[in-house]
Amino acid sequence: MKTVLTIAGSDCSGGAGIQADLKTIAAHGLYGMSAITALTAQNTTGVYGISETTGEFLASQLDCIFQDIYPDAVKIGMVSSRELIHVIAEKLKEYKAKNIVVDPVMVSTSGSRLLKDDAEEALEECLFPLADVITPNVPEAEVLSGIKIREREDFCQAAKIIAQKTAGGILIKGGHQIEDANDYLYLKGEEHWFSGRRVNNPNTHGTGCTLSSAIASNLAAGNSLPESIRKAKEYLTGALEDGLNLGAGSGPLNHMYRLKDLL
Ligand SMILES: Nc1ncnc2c1ncn2[C@@H]1O[C@H](COP(=O)(O)OP(=O)(O)O)[C@@H](O)[C@H]1O
Ligand SMILES: Cc1ncc(COP(=O)(O)O)c(N)n1
Repeated sequence: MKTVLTIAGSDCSGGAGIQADLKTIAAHGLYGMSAITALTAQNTTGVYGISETTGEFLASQLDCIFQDIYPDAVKIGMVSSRELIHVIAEKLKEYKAKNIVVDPVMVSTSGSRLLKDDAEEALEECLFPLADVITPNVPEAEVLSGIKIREREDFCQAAKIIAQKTAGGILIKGGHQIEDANDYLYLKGEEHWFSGRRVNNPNTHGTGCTLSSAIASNLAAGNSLPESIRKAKEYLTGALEDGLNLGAGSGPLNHMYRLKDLL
């Protein structure tokens, strides 16, 4: 069985972070493992607390995983501090990790900052060079490139600037656009657009986590990067279209929508 590791924060309400990743990996029929960077106290209405793990303990989790069940792909989500980013980069190099998806989580859907100021630079310097693909949303791509993204051409221009930091692909997600949900991949000088059906559902807690772990799952299964993104987007759109409505705020997706017939 193919295996996928997620290195991310825990969302106790189950909609984003580690919990969304493990549900996504399981829904793809793969074996999921997790190294937790932080506990968060959050729900659909907001993030109310963050308790980070130590660098030493994160290193220990990664040693346990890589020395026993080697992952076929690795997804990295919320890593809020410089120290933890350095630990991850060192361990990924030490164990020659492959199929690395970096989701540069900066701000939650509910508006809370999930990355300390000094960590942004470390993310770009230490993790981007190791990534097979990085998956910023539009606001994150604006921060990383320093330009505003409004028109189609802006996606390309921003990606080219971010590409100076990585040899992998740059997937700029269009979920924050008003009219459509098209995502843009810049990969080794080539452009790919992935057109998405915009779903009229305000419950989008965890869409970014779900997409990146679905991409990692598809890479682990042996798909090319563009094919992995196409399949991941199809999975995500279905989970959103299912119309689950939990909690008082922006609710989670239904990861098990393809299994409904079993019940
Ligand atoms: N309302 C929506 N309808 C369809 N797809 C969406 C919608 N909102 C987000 N997406 C898709 O979800 C994925 C994650 O995008 P986005 O929400 O922009 O990321 P993040 O959670 O990091 O902010 C992308 O593939 C995006 O196109
Ligand atoms: C632990 C954790 N990781 C990531 C996110 C971002 O997810 P989203 O932007 O979909 O709220 C989150 N809210 N919590």
